[in-house]
Amino acid sequence: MSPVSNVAREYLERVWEMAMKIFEAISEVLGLEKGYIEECLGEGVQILASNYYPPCPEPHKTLWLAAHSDHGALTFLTQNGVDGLQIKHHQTWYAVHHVPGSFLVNIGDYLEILSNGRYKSVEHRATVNVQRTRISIAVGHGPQLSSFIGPASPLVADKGSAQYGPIKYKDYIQIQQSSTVRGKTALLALKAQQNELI
Ligand SMILES: O=C(O)CCC(=O)C(=O)O
Ligand SMILES: [Fe+2]
Repeated sequence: MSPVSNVAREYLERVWEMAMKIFEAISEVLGLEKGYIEECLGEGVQILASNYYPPCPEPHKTLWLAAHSDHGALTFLTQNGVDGLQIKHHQTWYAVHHVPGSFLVNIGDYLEILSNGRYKSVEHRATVNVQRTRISIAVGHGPQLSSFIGPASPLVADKGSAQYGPIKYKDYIQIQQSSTVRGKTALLALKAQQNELI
C-alpha cells in the first residue's frame, strides 16, 4: 500500500471518530441514547468527494457547483483557504468564509430524516474564483447502503407523525444524485410521499 493511501486511510479514520463524537452529542440533544445514531449507522459508509475549481475569468458564465444538500448525516469539509462555499438560509445565499485549521460541518439529509425534521439539512453550492484555484474535500457519513432509513422510532410518537417515509439508503442516494434534482427536492419528495400516506 502506498504512503498516500495510508494517509488517506488515517484521515478518514480520524474524521470518522470526530463524526461519532458529534453524533453522540446530537443523539443526546434529541433525547436519544448516546450511541443511538452510531448504532443506526452500523458499519456505515464514508463517501469522499474531492472538488477542484480552476480559476475562471468569467464566473458568471459558469455553472459553479449547483445547489444541493448532502445525502449523509454529516459532511466534513476541508478546503485550501480559497473561499467559494455558499449556504442558503431563509431563501438568501450567504458566503461562508474559511477559518484556517478548521473543518466546516454540514448537516445532510439523513440527519434531517433520522431526527424527523428537527435538524435541517443545509442547502449549499460553490462558486469559482477569478484568480485562484479552489480545492475542497468533502467526507460524508451515512448508514450502510442496504439499510432502510427513516425517522428514529423514539421521535415518532405514533406512526402518523413520521415526516419521511422509509427508503433504502442506496435508493435515496440514487434519486438524490440524479441530474434532475436541484436543491433539496429529493428530500421534499420523500416528505410529500409520506404526507400522501398519512
Ligand atoms: O466545494 C465546496 O465547498 C462544497 C463541496 C460540496 O458541497 C460537496 O462536495 O458536496
Ligand atoms: Fe455538498
